[in-house]
Amino acid sequence: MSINWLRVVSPSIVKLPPLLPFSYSSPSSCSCFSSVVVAMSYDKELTAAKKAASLAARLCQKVQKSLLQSDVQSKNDRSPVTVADYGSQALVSFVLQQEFPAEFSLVGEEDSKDLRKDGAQELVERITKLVNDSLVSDGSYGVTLSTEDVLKAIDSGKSEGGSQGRHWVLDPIDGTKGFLRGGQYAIALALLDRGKVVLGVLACPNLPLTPINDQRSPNNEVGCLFFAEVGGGSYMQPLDGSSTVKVQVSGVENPEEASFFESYEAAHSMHDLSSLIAQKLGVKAPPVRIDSQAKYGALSRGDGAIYMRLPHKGYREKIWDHAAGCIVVTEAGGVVMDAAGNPLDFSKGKLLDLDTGIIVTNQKLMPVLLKAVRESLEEKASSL
Ligand SMILES: Nc1ncnc2c1ncn2[C@@H]1O[C@H](COP(=O)(O)O)[C@@H](OP(=O)(O)O)[C@H]1O
Ligand SMILES: [Mg+2]
Ligand SMILES: [Mg+2]
Ligand SMILES: [Mg+2]
Repeated sequence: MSINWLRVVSPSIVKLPPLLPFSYSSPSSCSCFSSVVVAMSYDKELTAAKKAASLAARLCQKVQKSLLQSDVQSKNDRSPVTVADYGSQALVSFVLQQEFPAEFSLVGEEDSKDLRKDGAQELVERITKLVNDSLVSDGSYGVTLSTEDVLKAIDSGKSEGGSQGRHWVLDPIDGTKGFLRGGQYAIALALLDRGKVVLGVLACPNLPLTPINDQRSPNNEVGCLFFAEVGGGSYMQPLDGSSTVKVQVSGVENPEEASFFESYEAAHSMHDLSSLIAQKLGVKAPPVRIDSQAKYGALSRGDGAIYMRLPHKGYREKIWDHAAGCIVVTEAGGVVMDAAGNPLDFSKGKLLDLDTGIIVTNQKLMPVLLKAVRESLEEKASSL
C-alpha cells in the first residue's frame, strides 16, 4: 500500500517541510507550477482553505442526508445545481473574505442569477439558513448573514482569474450528479498565484478512508480531506481532522498491473476510447468509474494508477474542475497533462486551453500512456 501513515496527536503538529529560502525547481514535470520560482509560504492560505472546504463539506453532507426535490434546480446548460452547491459557494466565499479582506478574488462555478429571479425567494431562504447554521456551528465569526449577503457572497465568485495576482478557484460541489445519486462528490478549492496553482484542497465527504479497491477493509468510514501546497507534498486527513497521512501516487511501472479511473458519467468522457487505450497498454483490471475530483484524491494515495478524461468533441474544460486535483496529484509525485502531452495551463481565465482530454498517472507510466493515447486518437480519427 502506498499510504504512508503518520499518526499524530493533532493535525496542527504535522508541519509541512520547510520551504527553501531562495528558490527551487519544482520536483517533477509539475504541470501546476512548472517554472523556477521564488519560494513562498502559503500556510495561512492553506489553513483558511481547509477550514472553508471542511465547513462546506459538512453543509453538503447535511443536505445530502435529506435532499428535497425542491432543493434541485436545472441551469441554462441543463446541468443540475442544488441548494448545497450554492450554500457551499456562499460559505467558502464568506470564510475566505473574512480571512483575507485586503486581497480577495474568487473564480467560482456558480452565480446568483437564477436565485434572483421571481419565485426563487424560498430557495434563497433555505440556502441562507444552511449557511447561517454552518457559521453558528463553527462559531468563529459571530455573524448572521441576510439573504442579500448570501447572494453577494455567491457572486463574489465572478472573477475571471488569469495570469496576474492571486485568485481562489472554487468548485463548490464537483460531481453534482454524483451528489444527487448518493455517490462521490468533492468540494474543490485551489489558489492561483500568477497563473500557477500553489495550493489545493479537496474535501471528499463520501470517499472511504481506506483504499477503494481494498477487499480486506470494509470501507465503512468515509470522508477525506486532501491538501497540498506547492513544494510541500500531499496529505490526507479524515474530515474531522483527527489524523494526517502523507500520500503518494502508485509506483506501478508495468501498465498490465495498473488500474484506471474515469468519470461515472459516460457523457463526460469517452469510455470506448479509454477502453481502447487500456487495451493497448494491456491493463487487466476493469475501469473504476467514480464522479468528481475524488478521482484525483484516490489517485494521489495510490488507489489506482491512471485517470483518463477524454471529453466528447467541443467540450471545454473549466479550471475549477482540475486545479485542486492537479496539485494534490502532482505533489503526491504524479503527473497531470493534456492528451497531447502538455502541462495544464491555469493562467488563461476560466477555461483550460485544450481540446484533447486530460490524463493523469505516475512519472514512469506517463510516456507509455501518452503513446497509447496518441495511437488510439489517430485510430479513432482514421476510422471516422
Ligand atoms: N459533457 C461534458 N464533458 C465533460 N465534462 C463535463 C461535461 N458536462 C459536465 N462536465 C463536467 O464534469 C464535472 C464532473 O466531473 P466527473 O465527470 O469527473 O464526475 C462537472 O462538474 P460539476 O458537477 O461541478 O458541474 C462538469 O463541470
Ligand atoms: Mg456544475
Ligand atoms: Mg465540477
Ligand atoms: Mg460544481
